[in-house]
Amino acid sequence: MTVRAVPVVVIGAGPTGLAAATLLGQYGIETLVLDRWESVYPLPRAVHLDDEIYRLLARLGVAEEFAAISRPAHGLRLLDRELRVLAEFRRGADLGRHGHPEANMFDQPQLEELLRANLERHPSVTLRGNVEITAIAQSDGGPVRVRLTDRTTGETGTVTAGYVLGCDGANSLARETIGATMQDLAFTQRWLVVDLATDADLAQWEGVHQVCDPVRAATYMRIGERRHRWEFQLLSGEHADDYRDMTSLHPLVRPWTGDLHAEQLEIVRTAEYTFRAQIADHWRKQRLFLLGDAAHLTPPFIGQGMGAGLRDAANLTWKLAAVLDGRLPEHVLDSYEAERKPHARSMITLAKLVGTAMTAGGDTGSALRRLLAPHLHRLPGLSNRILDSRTPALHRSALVGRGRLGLGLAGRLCPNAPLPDGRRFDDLAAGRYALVTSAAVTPALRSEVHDRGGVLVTAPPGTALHRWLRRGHTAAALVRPDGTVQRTAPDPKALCGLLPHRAPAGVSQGDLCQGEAS
Ligand SMILES: O=C(O)/C=C/c1cccc(O)c1
Repeated sequence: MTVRAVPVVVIGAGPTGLAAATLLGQYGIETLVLDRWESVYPLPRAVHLDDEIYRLLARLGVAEEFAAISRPAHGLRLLDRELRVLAEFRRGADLGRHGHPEANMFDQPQLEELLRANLERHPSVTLRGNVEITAIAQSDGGPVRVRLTDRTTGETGTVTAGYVLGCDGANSLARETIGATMQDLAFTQRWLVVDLATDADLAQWEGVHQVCDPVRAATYMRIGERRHRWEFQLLSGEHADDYRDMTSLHPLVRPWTGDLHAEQLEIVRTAEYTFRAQIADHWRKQRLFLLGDAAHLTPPFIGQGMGAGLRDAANLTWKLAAVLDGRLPEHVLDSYEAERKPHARSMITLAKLVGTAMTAGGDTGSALRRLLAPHLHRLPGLSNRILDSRTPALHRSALVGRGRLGLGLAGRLCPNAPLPDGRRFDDLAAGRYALVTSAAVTPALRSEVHDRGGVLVTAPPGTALHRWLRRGHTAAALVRPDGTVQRTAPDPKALCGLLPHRAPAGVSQGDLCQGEAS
């Protein structure tokens, strides 16, 4: 097998790997994606993404296609075992802070199909399926060598890569290679996941139903025109095999399917999952990075598993592109783990909290839930994520700076706000650095931002961005290509110098992957 050397190899063509490869393709970085399967893995898995992730899908170029295969959901309800509402957290279907509905249901294989089709628009990216990665090796400072075997012909070969992104899932070889271990965050539960299809109208509230029941907690949500997802906590001694047909499943789903006969319900998939909370102790060694399930695993109770991997991809790829182009120094790549790990950990903690609220405490727990549910919005973390659907700010790093008054807007996403000309912020920023300011702008500042490959976004009074800056007690914000605020300042001129320079002549991605292919 003859294989060439490439600047970046992405291992794994799930949503994380496909997102990473698409973003690298948008920067024109030559990228090889390697996957075990020839085509999309057909079984349903993730079913929900939020408006931050929808915004990222728009950046990938698939917002319209995603709208056609998804349905906005109304939010999250905590219910007691009689399905009485204990608490409700509404999500807007209108275009909020990020310009998209706040909760969206979909079928993962359909999303992967459209991400794969979209990848073909990027000539610098090649996707190669049906290959088994057998070894990954890196010597100090040198390129990474990826050994692979064609699963059909048995032919073997080696790819030499400047950087490798390990998007290779929970049983990651990339993780093993860098000697990382998963830290257990103390949550393990066995659940039955059931996907059914029906032409009948179940006439249920179209959001996520979380049944709090220490005996058998459950989740229900409609995920498509005909498709519905249930999850049931398995009792000790029970297995998915006990629920392979509609006769055994019917008693579980009847609270939602009511008078429907078993014949009106078609089983798409039943599977047993062990929900875990884990995070890798380190996410990088030299030129090899971990992303997605290779770096973190979360219970699904706030629907944030897949989104975490896409956030990883968005965080790392623009930095990698800038390093490969010589616009940023290599050490900024350490900011990937510094920023993403605490964020992933805090989302996992929140998922655990919801899971525990659903399952803990016996009858006393149920009584407590009834008492406490109306006050849940007062819990820190819950109030941000569950109530107003914001995720935490990124921690301080080489690329998230602290201003005089603390972090302020830094580390938060700039809203994808409407602009006076009818476009939105992301249309204008388009994957570049943006300097957003409500202060007066000189032609010299404008041309310096432009010369450095960035875009200047003015925020006149009365606009959403003006209000956002004012709430953040600042007049200027430097927004990174992934939409995160790097730093704020009262004077935009103070931020301009932080924009990376264009690549100096002679420095190119090729310099980082000199090595022979075999
Ligand atoms: O908080 C939300 O809007 C959605 C939560 C969610 C989504 C999917 C699956 C879940 O168990 C929860």
